[in-house]
Amino acid sequence: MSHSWGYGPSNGPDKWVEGFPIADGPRQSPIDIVPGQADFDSALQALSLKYDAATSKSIINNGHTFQVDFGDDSDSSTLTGGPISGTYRLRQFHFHWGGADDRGSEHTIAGTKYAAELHLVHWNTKYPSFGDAVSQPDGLAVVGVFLQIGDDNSQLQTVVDALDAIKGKGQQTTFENFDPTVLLPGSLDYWTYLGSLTTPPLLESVTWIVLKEPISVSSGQMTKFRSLLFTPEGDEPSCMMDNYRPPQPLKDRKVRASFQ
Ligand SMILES: O=C(O)Cc1ccc(OCc2ccccc2)cc1
Ligand SMILES: [Zn+2]
Repeated sequence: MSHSWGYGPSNGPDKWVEGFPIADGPRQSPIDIVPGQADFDSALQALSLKYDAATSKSIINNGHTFQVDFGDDSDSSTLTGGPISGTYRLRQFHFHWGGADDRGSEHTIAGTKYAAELHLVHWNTKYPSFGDAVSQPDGLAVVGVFLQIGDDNSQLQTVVDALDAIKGKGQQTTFENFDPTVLLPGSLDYWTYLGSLTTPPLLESVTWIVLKEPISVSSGQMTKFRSLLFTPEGDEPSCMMDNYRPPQPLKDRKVRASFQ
């Protein structure tokens, strides 16, 4: 792809296959999750998410989303249990959202779209680094959390308040002492399946763990997400919204449920 990928008519999800042929691969993400077709697996363990607020470092606008990066040189913030074996370290979290409250999530539930989706990205410590893990079939585990329009989410407000400082692509600022546990819903019931990054390079290295229970976000908070720019300050401004990939073919995969 001569120009860089994005979410517009000329460089969006339908065009990614030109630069990244794996876009048509056997285990692409996201998918539409149909609860009635998911298999309850009693062998699935409970998720164990243990995060240390001291590992949060910075928040950045990378031109595709905004992302909070974590220090990952020790096992301070980890994911264990669930469908995975071993220990995965938290690397970053980011969101995908729509241009209106009726769309924005990447995974859908029997066709239902949520307003946004949070991705908590973890990498398998059997590999030396995130960069090594990202190309391995068991390299990453991403916890997906749906955001449903409702009351203001006071826990999310800390993140929302930081967005003014990173309006343009490439801007970042410190973002310390944040424990992402506060962004999790009450229930950790989940669906799980083998998939991929949902952005280029679309590597098929992700064990997806999608929580059944959404968290709330208000319409006003979503408006602030949409005030970010895909473009650097000074360029013709393009508001950051609809930065989601639509569901991809399930192909030869089963979705398992941790709950009945
Ligand atoms: O959460 C998702 O959308 C999946 C996802 C997970 C990790 C990710 O990292 C970006 C990245 C990929 C390869 C190399 C460097 C950075 C990009 C997407
Ligand atoms: Zn994502």
